[in-house]
Amino acid sequence: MALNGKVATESAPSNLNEEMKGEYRPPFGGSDESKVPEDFIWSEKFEASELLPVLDVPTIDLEKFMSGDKSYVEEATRLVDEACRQHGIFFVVNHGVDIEMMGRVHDCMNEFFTMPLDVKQRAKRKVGESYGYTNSFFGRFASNLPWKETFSLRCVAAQNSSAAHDYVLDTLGPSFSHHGKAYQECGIALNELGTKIVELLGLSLGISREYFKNFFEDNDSILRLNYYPTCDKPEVVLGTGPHTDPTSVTILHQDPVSGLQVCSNDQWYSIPPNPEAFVINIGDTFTSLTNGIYKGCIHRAVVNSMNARKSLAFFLCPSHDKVVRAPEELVEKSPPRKYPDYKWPMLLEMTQKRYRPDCNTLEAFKTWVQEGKALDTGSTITAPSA
Ligand SMILES: C=C1C[C@]23C[C@H]1CC[C@H]2[C@]1(C)CCC[C@@](C)(C(=O)O)[C@H]1[C@@H]3C(=O)O
Ligand SMILES: O=C(O)CCC(=O)C(=O)O
Ligand SMILES: [Fe+2]
Repeated sequence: MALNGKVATESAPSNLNEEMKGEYRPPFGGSDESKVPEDFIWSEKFEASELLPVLDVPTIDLEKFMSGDKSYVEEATRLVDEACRQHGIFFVVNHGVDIEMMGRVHDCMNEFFTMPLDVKQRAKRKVGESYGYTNSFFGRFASNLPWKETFSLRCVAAQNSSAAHDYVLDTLGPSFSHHGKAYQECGIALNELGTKIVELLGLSLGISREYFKNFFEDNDSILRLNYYPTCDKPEVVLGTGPHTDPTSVTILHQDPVSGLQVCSNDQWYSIPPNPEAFVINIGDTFTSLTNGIYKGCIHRAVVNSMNARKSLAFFLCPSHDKVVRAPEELVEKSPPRKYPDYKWPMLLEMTQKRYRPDCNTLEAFKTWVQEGKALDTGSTITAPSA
């Protein structure tokens, strides 16, 4: 199975006229609803089946873990360690996030994504930026377009930051204030959950509980709302192609419609939805923080012909001035040092402007840095040292 191919160019597709760029096209409003436009069709090597074996993923009871029960802490850290070395994904339950609040967020998502295009476009994400609304990315990628719409918001750790709410008000207007409040509340809750997750990860790696808690204390994260419309030919498209998240740790909430799939040992598996649980994925930045000990989770999302699907991802990201560098203890466990030191905006910039995130983003980033390309941007970067 080919997983590592770079799947699209970064330039705008040449077969689109200016009017089409940024517009929503069939089956999202065109005349022939049953015909999938060519630039949404993924080649056979990416063939997406809905019927796959279910991956055996550990479920961690966070309340029990936080209570400090010694034998449970040992069991939870062992399970997480095993999962993150193997495929980079696990579930958490009893996580302290109010599920009714998540329900309100999903209601807002339903309301938002079913609004007319011109309303959603008020929050249009500009090429090269990380926040706002976008559909299909056809101003950004030339082929293998994702069958989805997304709305991304900035979530900074400071409790009093109202970045998400302010953004919704500024772009969509006061009639969306309840959306802004719901997304803001959700971002704060997922930030708190993120703190518990990185404590768990610190312990499972055999370093202190505080190490990553301190590192991500002032995180500058992204809350992303994903909406996957139905498709008459779901087997030829992908909601999201195979990739690892370039971010550090992803907290994902799925609605009851299935679609998430994960690759482990070159084999694709499904991850059934459980709205009571959160899915935790390791991303590239956490892989570099562990010197490669924890694997970035290779995943994708398929769509179906019956039900539109929603998911919500909180991408935990370091603050923009933090240097991403694995601690010596972890380098000693798995020498030599494998990644250059960098700041998150460098990797973000590469994925927004120069490289489409796929299963190979971190290696591409390493090469990009080693070739000195990253130096053009003015950010600090240093070569890896053993
Ligand atoms: C910083 C980010 C870029 C993406 C959103 C967040 C974290 C995950 C990235 C993404 C989801 C990886 C798959 C491809 C992508 C283009 C997408 O399908 O949305 C990526 C996001 C993006 O670049 O907008
Ligand atoms: O929708 C999903 O289940 C996965 C979404 C995803 O991978 C992403 O937003 O990065
Ligand atoms: Fe992802």
